[in-house]
Amino acid sequence: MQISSESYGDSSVVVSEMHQCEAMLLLAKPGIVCAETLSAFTAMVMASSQLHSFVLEAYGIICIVLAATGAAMANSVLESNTDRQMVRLKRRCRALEVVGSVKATVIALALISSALIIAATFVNMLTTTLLIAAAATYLLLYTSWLKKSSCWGVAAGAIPGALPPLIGSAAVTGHVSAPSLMLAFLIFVWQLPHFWFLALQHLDDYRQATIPVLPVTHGINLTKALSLLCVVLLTPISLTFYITGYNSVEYAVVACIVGSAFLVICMVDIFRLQVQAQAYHASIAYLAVILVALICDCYVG
Ligand code: HEM
Ligand SMILES: CC(C)=CCC/C(C)=C/CC/C(C)=C/COP(=O)(O)OP(=O)(O)O
Repeated sequence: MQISSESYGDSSVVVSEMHQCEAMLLLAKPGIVCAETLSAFTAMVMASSQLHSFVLEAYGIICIVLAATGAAMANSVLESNTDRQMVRLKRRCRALEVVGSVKATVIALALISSALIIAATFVNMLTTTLLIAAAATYLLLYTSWLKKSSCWGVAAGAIPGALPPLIGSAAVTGHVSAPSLMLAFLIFVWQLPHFWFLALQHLDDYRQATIPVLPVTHGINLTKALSLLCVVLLTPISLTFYITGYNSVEYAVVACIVGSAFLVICMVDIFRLQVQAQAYHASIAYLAVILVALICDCYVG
């Protein structure tokens, strides 16, 4: 970086800064952070639609974004050795070289600490505790231990993935609401096929990095069968919001349509010899539609 700025003058400084920003963004996994934030926001809207909670909502969102970004960056540092062996993660490894492990670690810790300080000072202790639980289960239980030692590590990764709705609810109400628990359960189940579709697609990568994902340890057919089972379960789970009276029949219709569409796409993709990207992309689209439907239903209903 320094060489380029000395050799090419001021304009190259801008270029190197751009590289740093892009690299930081890659390490921070913005797609996952956005989805996590949307799931927390959905729970906030469902827990309390009163205007006076706007400030707590804002603090809650800030805490989730900071903690999830910090956790993602820390994960990128902790996993650099295995990431280096995966074709899918070439750009992330390059990003870590550009930023540097020490700087990335300092930024990650600063982001997580800021989230905890803001939560403890301006929100409440339940939110702070849940944020600590999310960061600890992601970085210690999943990243540093179970991801590399068991194919069921995905269930450990699904814990921090499912916690943001609880964090959102805790931030605006001070407690964990029933709809936030239902949403956390929906996301927990959703994550399994979401990850297995990706693992099926990048099987050679995971084998090369010796990460024991389900299709590597128990075969492709069992993975496909369990993924399909989870996708089938998603529609009844998503309907619990309607059955328990939290959401309208219009929401229930949307949940049935999007659940059926997801299932059809998965079946088409799964019965191919080699799973392609459709089921994985459909998983992201499915969750996005369900979350937006829940939010719209709360505002309209
Ligand atoms: C067990 C838990 C989970 C695992 C193992 C997992 C794994 C992954 C992986 C490996 C990717 C690919 C990232 C990349 O290509 O850089 C991904 C992408 C994604 N995941 Fe997950 N995920 C999990 C949970 C979640 C949760 C809880 C959410 C949201 C609430 C989520 C939302 C997304 C989104 C939106 C993307 C696309 C990101 C992008 O393309 O930038 N994931 N996930
Ligand atoms: C509020 C807070 C601290 C939330 C943390 C939640 C969080 C970032 C959850 C991510 C879930 C997850 C296991 C993602 C990717 O897996 P991976 O790391 O195995 O993906 P990779 O193969 O791309 O590294």
